[in-house]
Amino acid sequence: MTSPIVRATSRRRFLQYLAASPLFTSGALSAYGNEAPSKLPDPMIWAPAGGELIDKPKDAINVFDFEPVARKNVPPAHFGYMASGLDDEVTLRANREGFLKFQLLPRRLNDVSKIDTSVELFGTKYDSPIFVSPTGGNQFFHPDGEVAVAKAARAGNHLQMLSTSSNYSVDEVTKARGAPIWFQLYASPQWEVAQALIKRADAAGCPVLVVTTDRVAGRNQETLFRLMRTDTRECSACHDRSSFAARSVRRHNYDGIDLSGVTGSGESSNLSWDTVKRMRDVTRMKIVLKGIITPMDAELAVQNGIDGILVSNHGGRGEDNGRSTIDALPEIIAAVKGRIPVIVDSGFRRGTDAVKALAIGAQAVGIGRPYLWGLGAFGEAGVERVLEIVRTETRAAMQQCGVRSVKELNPGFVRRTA
Ligand SMILES: Cc1cc2nc3c(=O)[nH]c(=O)nc-3n(C[C@H](O)[C@H](O)[C@H](O)COP(=O)(O)O)c2cc1C
Ligand SMILES: O=C(O)C(=O)c1ccccc1
Repeated sequence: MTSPIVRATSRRRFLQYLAASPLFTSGALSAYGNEAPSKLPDPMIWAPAGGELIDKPKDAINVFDFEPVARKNVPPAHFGYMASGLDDEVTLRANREGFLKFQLLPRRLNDVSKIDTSVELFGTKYDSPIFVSPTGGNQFFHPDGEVAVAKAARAGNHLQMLSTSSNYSVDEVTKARGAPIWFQLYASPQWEVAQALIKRADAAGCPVLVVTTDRVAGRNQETLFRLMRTDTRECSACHDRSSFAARSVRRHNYDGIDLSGVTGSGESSNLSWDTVKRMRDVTRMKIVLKGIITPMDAELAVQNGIDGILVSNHGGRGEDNGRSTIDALPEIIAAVKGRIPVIVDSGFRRGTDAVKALAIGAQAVGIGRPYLWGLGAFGEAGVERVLEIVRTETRAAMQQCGVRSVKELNPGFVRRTA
């Protein structure tokens, strides 16, 4: 373990390094400006740097320790794809800063020597309320990609969601996880493609279809685009140039569909409540809408027979100048009134972050980038350690609050200050 003095020194050195780096001087990461972070340290400059990089997963003190190691290992454009928010990255920062508005109200003198951190979602029990949010292209970070993530999720019995844009197929990942996974759907603008993917997920035994609703336009991922300028590799092996829909269908081994004429990118601008109704008609899988961020849409989801909501702003990658998900959560919980489960992601890094959301009323909490840092840093072992850290912190935060199960958490354990 590094001493606090070494950490402080290395952090100062890293700040100096960043200030001098082309990242700052070229205006990349512009939202962070050339000044020291305000309230919360930026995730990119929180962990020790340089000589203090951890060299094995077990040395990590928190999940941020994996980020600079991933940054060192992963080619710049691939790192930029992961780290990027969009535009000024206001939503990205809001996700972390949002947690500061909520304070814990712990209760004392409850025996918490034995606690149960498990949750049940649609009849399946998971040992932890932390789930793996879907992220595309995990081989950009490690050759074992989503299979490594699945094995790590299996070790802690976490729910895993698999992206439409994964590098491994839904069958391969289900096998590695050793239990059914949830399939995230990017509904292609072509209904036949969406339908083919739904059938594929159904056949792979996925109990839940997670329909992503918050990516309907192109986006300006500035951090990605700037890091691409420093990354001159010929990258066609990682970036299959065929259409998004064709890639997705091929990846999940669906060979029963004619792909000629299938074009377009992942953004389906034509996605509507009608599309979701059509999905409802062709599958028995539960449908969870990912990207709901207002109580109005939460109410519409219930009215449209949706089975669950994943409150998300896509980790600050949907639209800029949005609010944090922890900010949106109380209104959404109030609108849903327990009629369907509500789960949440975006910006969760600490056990206390998770406990705040669980107390407000979410049934589970997803993480995205932290497990990708683990993957990029050390492959499967890195993901496993990231999940272990978040699990351990969540367990400790529950104990400190005086609760013995996730069900015992309620809004009385958290206070909104702003
Ligand atoms: C590199 C990357 C790729 C992602 N790919 C997808 C995707 O394919 N489908 C999707 O619904 N969400 C995707 N997301 C969003 C995540 O599911 C999740 O909402 C987000 O990462 C949570 O925020 P966090 O990274 O701050 O934990 C992606 C996020 C990242 C960082
Ligand atoms: O980058 C993303 O956030 C994302 O959702 C995505 C979309 C298409 C392919 C891979 C990931």
